[in-house]
Amino acid sequence: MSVHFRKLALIGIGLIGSSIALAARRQGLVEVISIATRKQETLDQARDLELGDIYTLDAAEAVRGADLVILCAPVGAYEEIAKAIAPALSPGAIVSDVGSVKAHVVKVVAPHLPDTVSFIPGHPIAGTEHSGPAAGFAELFAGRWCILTPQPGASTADAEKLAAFWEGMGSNVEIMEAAHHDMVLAITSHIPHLIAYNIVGTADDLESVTKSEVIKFSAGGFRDFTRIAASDPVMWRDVFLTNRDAVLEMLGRFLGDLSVLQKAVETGDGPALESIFTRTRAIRRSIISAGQETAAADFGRPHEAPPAPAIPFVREHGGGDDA
Ligand SMILES: NC(=O)c1ccc[n+]([C@@H]2O[C@H](COP(=O)([O-])OP(=O)(O)OC[C@H]3O[C@@H](n4cnc5c(N)ncnc54)[C@H](O)[C@@H]3O)[C@@H](O)[C@H]2O)c1
Ligand SMILES: O=C(O)C(=O)C[C@]1(C(=O)O)C=C[C@@H](O)C=C1
Repeated sequence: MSVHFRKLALIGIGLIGSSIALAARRQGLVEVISIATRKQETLDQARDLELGDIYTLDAAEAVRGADLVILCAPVGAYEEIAKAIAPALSPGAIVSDVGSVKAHVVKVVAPHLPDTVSFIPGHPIAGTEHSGPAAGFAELFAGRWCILTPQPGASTADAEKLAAFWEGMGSNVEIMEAAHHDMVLAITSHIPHLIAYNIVGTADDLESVTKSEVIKFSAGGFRDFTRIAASDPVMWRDVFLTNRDAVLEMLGRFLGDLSVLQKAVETGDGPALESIFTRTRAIRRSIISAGQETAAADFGRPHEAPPAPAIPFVREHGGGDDA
């Protein structure tokens, strides 16, 4: 399906917003890109990077006349943004987002939207630990999943059009219920981030191991944790505040399994340890053979099996400065 939007409005222009701007422009999916953000400094940065055509601090002004609006701010800001843009939305527009949680987004955004628009929340399962407008790159979504959660009132044609937009940027699209999305992402993304934040904090607190030893010897597994633990604090604060139930459910299971491992270590139960590690190795191998491991996730490091992107993207750089 060929897809073309007349005016794309991006509310928030950090890693994800700027990557959409670059990818949509490069793939010819939009005519005009209007960008709204909260701070003048970020807006100026976006203008210097030539990410769009219209720049404003007024989200309502940005969405006026837009046929596609994508919220790209931390989810904690969504309700305020939804209230601000609602009166200015054009009838027939598609309103979407990229937030890492979905049920909360539906709960705080849907009540404010007029029923003349199609509300189709989304979530690209792609990112890095960098943030801000300079961190974006056009290839971020290539070969990665984007989950869409169309809401009642959104037409099938609009859902297909939004899916084609993401496919145009190289993504594979899956439709899902918002609550199910939150369960899946709690275990595949939110808990791993919580673990990374925790282990790096624990290492930093150790008295018997010096900070320089932590830095010096963190070439392997710990280094991977430090990358994840460098992710944006505001974005992740909002994820844990807004996906509380699913995170607590998965955290309970995780802690139960961790205590099984603790017991096996305590009792020197070799067969139990080996059996668990054999099972997890097989999972890693099946992820690799399914082509889920991408260059974006392993930024700048060799990786085993890069998937063939849906479109021939070339990765050019490894993310800008955090903003
Ligand atoms: N970083 C990732 O790996 C990743 C991946 C997928 C989805 N997401 C989701 O994408 C969204 C954006 O994340 P990001 O990584 O691009 O963050 P980011 O920090 O790089 O950018 C967020 C942007 O939102 C702006 N902003 C904040 N409050 C605002 C407001 N009230 N009005 C307008 N703009 C506002 C900020 O100024 C900034 O430009 C989040 O909801 C996050 O959950 C992030
Ligand atoms: O690769 C990373 O840096 C990410 O953390 C990306 C990641 C993830 O957990 O996979 C982070 C948050 C998102 O909502 C989607 C993707």
